[in-house]
Amino acid sequence: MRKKKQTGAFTDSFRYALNGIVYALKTERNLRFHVFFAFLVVEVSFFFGLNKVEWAVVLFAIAAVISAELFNTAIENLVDMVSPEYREPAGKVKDIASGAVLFVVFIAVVIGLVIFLPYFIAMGNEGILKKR
Ligand SMILES: Nc1ncnc2c1ncn2[C@@H]1O[C@H](COP(=O)(O)OP(=O)(O)OP(=O)(O)O)[C@@H](O)[C@H]1O
Repeated sequence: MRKKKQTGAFTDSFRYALNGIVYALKTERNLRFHVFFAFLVVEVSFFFGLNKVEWAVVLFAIAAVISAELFNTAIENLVDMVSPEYREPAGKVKDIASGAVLFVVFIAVVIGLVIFLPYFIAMGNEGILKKR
């Protein structure tokens, strides 16, 4: 059996983790889209001046979506390694992993609506009042 590669230092573990994120970003279009959208949401959050609790909820939702995407990518790679040929159970594993991402994204969208909709409505109302 092949010996496990010695890593040791904490900085090595950190580097490997970063490599994983960079690899996933290079290969997964969906992840790139979610990261882009996350930056957009953070900008909008600064613009509206969210309170501490709102910031915490928004950042947690972003973290949940991006980590779900990373886990999904890891599972896809694992499935491709274990079952490069077409097999129904392999497909199911991938579908379930994608389903997990879809679920988290759906909840994140609901959170986004709950937090940002009142700000957008207030902004719209201010605009209407200024025009009068
Ligand atoms: N080895 C396999 N055996 C059976 N079905 C598979 C296999 N690989 C993929 N599939 C089916 O094809 C679908 C798409 O698989 P693919 O590897 O292309 O993922 P993907 O489209 O890159 O996913 P994502 O869009 O989340 O990155 C899977 O959800 C699964 O239903």
